[in-house]
Amino acid sequence: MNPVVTLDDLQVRSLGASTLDSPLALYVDGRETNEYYVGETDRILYDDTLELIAARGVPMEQLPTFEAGGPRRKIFFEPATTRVGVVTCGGLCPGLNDVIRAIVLELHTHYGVRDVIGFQHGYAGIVESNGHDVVTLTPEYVSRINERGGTILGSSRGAQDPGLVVDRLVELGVDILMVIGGDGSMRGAHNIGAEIERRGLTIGIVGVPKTIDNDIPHIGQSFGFSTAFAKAAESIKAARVEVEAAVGGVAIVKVMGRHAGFIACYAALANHDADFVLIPEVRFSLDGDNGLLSLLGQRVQERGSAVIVLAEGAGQDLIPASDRTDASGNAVLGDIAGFLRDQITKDFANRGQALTMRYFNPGYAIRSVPADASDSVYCARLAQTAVHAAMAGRTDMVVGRRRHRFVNVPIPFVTAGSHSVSPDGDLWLSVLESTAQPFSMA
Ligand SMILES: Nc1ncnc2c1ncn2[C@@H]1O[C@H](COP(=O)(O)OP(=O)(O)OP(=O)(O)O)[C@@H](O)[C@H]1O
Ligand SMILES: O=P(O)(O)OC[C@H]1O[C@](O)(CO)[C@@H](O)[C@@H]1O
Repeated sequence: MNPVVTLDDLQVRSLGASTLDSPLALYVDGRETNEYYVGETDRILYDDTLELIAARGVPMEQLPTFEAGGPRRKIFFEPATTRVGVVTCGGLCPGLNDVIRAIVLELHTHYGVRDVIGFQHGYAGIVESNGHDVVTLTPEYVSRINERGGTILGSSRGAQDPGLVVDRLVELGVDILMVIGGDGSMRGAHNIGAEIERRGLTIGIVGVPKTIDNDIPHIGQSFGFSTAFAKAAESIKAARVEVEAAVGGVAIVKVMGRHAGFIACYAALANHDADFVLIPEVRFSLDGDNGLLSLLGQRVQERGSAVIVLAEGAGQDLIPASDRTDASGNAVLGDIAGFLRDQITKDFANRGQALTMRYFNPGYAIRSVPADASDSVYCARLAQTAVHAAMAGRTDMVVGRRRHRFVNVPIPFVTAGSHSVSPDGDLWLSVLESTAQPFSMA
């Protein structure tokens, strides 16, 4: 297997040849190298799952291969004259401010880029007619923002015309747009990139993927997820305390997770206080011997109490589908927690079993906290990787960490599918299989 691959193999778009000397030496895996496109690639990273992959008949050539993240010996943008814009879009997530801070500091300290601006309230803030001022991001301005949750730039959902976004980037002289957002934001970034290409402009678009749901494929664990599930575990612990003090105590702890139950699963595993974990990936029924109601009744009878951890997207097939969408077109989920509370209350009453119902909905409290120490470091490293890629002229890509390696991933890979909990524990294959026709972007 040849670890050296070309940019074409990696499918990372570049704005043009990098010709300027970088202020940083190029190191890949700790050794200096002259190769631009050195591949410690995902083909290599998949080595230890090769047998499994072969068993499923996935040819090696079809496995994704990504460019190693890191500084390049030659860069595309002249630091002294480069203007960088930063925007945060979608729902909050621990670590957004860490990423903003590290982008500014990396640009300033290692590349000498002095001109960094922030757009307020997502893509809406780029389009001038929405009336949001831009913010000048200096090292002083961002120095302690990591201590606060949320994003100092604000965020938003809702469609913006890519043509108007590009008009404003041109008007402001932005050379690189760094987008911190989820899958929707990355679809938006790809469209903006396409409009830039159509006009023949050299504006780079580089993303740092964000989601507390941890459901973006090919990037490894998303930043803030670890902080989020640790915070969720606190609510589960509180629920345990409440139900144990009550007669017939049952608690439902609802956590976020539209399509993926990672927060629910990891928070439940963190300290074993949960009796039932309901996630979108696993269907469950209410009735019958193996239905939730019967099992819950038995559990409370045997142990005196029970805690249910509920991902918001679980059990949607049990309730009428909502036809509502949010401003970005994401489906608004039905109220599974309210439905379960009603059903459990009725069922316990029918059987004459004592019940004290407690309901915890910590969703916003979980995602609005600052990143913990481990996530903070991760955010900083992702941001640095994104800056290296952007200064080298890469575009239409996001950064990720696959099995301890930082990589540059073309946006279409992360928007083509989603990453979800594999109930069989077959994580690698679930990532592969969830990606819709996948590994060639031709
Ligand atoms: N399919 C799409 N094409 C273009 N732009 C999109 C698309 N989907 C979403 N966007 C834009 O990206 C921004 C954020 O999208 P969205 O609200 O879906 O959040 P997200 O980035 O997916 O984050 P979260 O994980 O919190 O939902 C919005 O301004 C939205 O209009
Ligand atoms: O209330 P908001 O801001 O629309 O966000 C809610 C959604 O955002 C997420 O946190 C991320 O997609 C989901 O888990 C959740 O459903």
